[in-house]
Amino acid sequence: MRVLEKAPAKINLSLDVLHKRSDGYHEVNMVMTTIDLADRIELKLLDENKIRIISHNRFVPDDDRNLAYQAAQLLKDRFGIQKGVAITISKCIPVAAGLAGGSSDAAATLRGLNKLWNLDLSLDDLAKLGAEIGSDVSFCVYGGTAVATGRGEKIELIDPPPHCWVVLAKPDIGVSTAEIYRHLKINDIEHPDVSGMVKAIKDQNYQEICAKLGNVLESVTMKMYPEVALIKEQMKRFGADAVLMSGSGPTVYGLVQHESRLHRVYNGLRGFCDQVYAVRMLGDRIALD
Ligand SMILES: C[C@](O)(CO)[C@H](O)COP(=O)(O)OP(=O)(O)OC[C@H]1O[C@@H](n2ccc(N)nc2=O)[C@H](O)[C@@H]1O
Ligand SMILES: Nc1ncnc2c1ncn2[C@@H]1O[C@H](COP(=O)(O)OP(=O)(O)OP(=O)(O)O)[C@@H](O)[C@H]1O
Repeated sequence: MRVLEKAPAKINLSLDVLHKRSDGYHEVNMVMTTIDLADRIELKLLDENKIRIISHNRFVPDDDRNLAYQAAQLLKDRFGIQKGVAITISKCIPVAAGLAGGSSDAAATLRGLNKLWNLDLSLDDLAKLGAEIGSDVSFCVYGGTAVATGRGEKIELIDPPPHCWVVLAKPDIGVSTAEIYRHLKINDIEHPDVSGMVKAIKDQNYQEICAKLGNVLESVTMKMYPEVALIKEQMKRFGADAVLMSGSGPTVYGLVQHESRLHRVYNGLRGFCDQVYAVRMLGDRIALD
């Protein structure tokens, strides 16, 4: 028996940090949404009681460092499962990019094993388990569009934003999320208008969504990696409606409403950057079928 799951990437439309917590994490207030750029996860029952990761991407670990492995191990431990699984990850989301690729693989593994091992857990149960793996995993369990608080694991699902295109450009560097949070100066933060973003989405007001894009980690990553600022400038110059770095970076995305302009932005960026994608905003939550 086998189960296939799609693992979509996320972008942060708004990312604010409120304070540093005593457990070392940062209290965040963010709006996230899934986009139509996804890894594919295939889960197959194994005869032996083992977790095997198969991936042909050299940046993706094939052992217990893999977040999909950790998701399977967590379910095995928590529910005393004596079965094995082969997890094949077909990677399309760039690695260490600020797009939650590993987190989404873990979330898809939780959803898929729930079916393969007949666990009968709800998305809420899976999201709670996901938080034990990483801060972005809970959101990725639901997908769609959400306000995330706490360290990112408290999820309030909201309506999707209006349809538009998202052009993504990833400079040829990987960024450590922990390092970016470490360099954030809490007292120097210019807070984005997160509730304004939520209202703009509720009103389906595309112009206002563009106006409210903001990410407090952007200036931190840009200072360390000037190529991020360069790509942002180029994306604006080629005509994206609004441009922001996602998560801790280094991927920069631009929102584009009209398809006629999409090609100019996409082709323009291709001259600067190897990894450029043009996808649709997804925004709708994932169903447990
Ligand atoms: C930047 C974002 O991607 C925005 O969506 C997330 O905040 C990061 O989510 P993530 O990659 O799933 O993060 P985790 O794997 O939980 O944590 C990685 C490291 O980032 C830092 N971290 C993460 C989340 C958070 N709210 N505060 C933090 O300070 C911690 O040093 C942590 O050790
Ligand atoms: N399934 C996976 N896919 C990709 N990377 C993984 C996976 N599992 C573990 N990793 C490790 O996690 C690191 C971060 O990769 P990932 O692509 O998840 O980062 P990210 O997109 O910046 O995440 P986030 O936006 O949640 O901070 C990689 O360098 C890799 O070693």
